[in-house]
Amino acid sequence: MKFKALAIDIDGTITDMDRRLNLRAAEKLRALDVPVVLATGNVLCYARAASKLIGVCCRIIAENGGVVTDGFDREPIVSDHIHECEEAFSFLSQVLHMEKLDSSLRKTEIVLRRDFDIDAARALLETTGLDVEIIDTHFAIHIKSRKINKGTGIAKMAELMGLEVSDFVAIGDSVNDIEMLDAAGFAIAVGNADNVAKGIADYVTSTTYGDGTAEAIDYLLSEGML
Ligand SMILES: O=C(O)COP(=O)(O)O
Ligand SMILES: [Mg+2]
Repeated sequence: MKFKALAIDIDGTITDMDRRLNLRAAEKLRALDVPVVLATGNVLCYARAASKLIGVCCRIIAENGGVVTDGFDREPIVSDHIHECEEAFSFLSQVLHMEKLDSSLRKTEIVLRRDFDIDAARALLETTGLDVEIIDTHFAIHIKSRKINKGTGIAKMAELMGLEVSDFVAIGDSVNDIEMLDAAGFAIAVGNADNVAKGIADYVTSTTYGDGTAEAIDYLLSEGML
């Protein structure tokens, strides 16, 4: 089966564990004939700059699906779930010390410094009835709406591009990629991915991080899938 687009995670999938870009993966992405969508938990301006520098500008799913844009100078579609996340943050921070990161740039969810007890925070959150979750991608801890994820993001992007979600191959590494991997027509997890991401993937690379993505692209091209 030939797919029409590729949606790919950033941290841990085209970078190493220190978030340094894998140049081989970047070159292979740039050389593809199909559109490449960057799908990330990072904020829009970060992902936009990354897509420009990689040379796959500028279809972006940012903030774990909260922000979606299909062009460099397009107004992004921004979900309005920040209020629930703020409510959760105010409740939790009465009990636990919590510090927001990059909050002036983040429009739809909250990222926290890794210096609090996540299990305690999750247990407290359960008592609120808010439709909000705390996820840890290994790169950042997010308070986010359960209604928004990279799966809803890829659905929105498919609509903007006039494609079906099943037209996409998706590649990722972590819990925040699950819904996107689940929705895509073909799902790939890089070798360093969480077991839950590997579990739903159609293909798991033998190599890790950006080398895994380079391997995945070689595989897709050799099978005539892209
Ligand atoms: O923002 C994060 O937590 C991780 O970013 P990613 O989705 O690009 O891996
Ligand atoms: Mg990742």
